[in-house]
Amino acid sequence: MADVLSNDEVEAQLNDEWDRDGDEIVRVYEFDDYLEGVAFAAAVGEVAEEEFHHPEITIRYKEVEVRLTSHEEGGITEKDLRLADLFDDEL
Ligand SMILES: C[C@H](O)[C@H](O)[C@H]1CNC2=NC(N)=NC(=O)C2=N1
Repeated sequence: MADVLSNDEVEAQLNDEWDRDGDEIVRVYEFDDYLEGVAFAAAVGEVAEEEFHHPEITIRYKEVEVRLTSHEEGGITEKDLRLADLFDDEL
């Protein structure tokens, strides 16, 4: 079971594209059209299933919001930071 990271650890490791929101990290990805965002959300879902660590994904017109937290641990862990990097590789 991964440990919940301290505020300093999250701050130090979170890549610039992501923000912290309480016990979650969040990024809003923007796209040129709706279906591009839908396809991206599906790719994120595939990675999440492979890693068995699942984000909250909100698909909006020309944007997709992805939120990550480690529910079992009750906060942000290395798993969340790792998934964020993997999702960014899908771009
Ligand atoms: C039983 C528990 O739901 C599973 O072990 C996995 C599934 N996906 C998960 N995803 C996230 N974000 N946090 C979890 O704690 C988590 N747990």
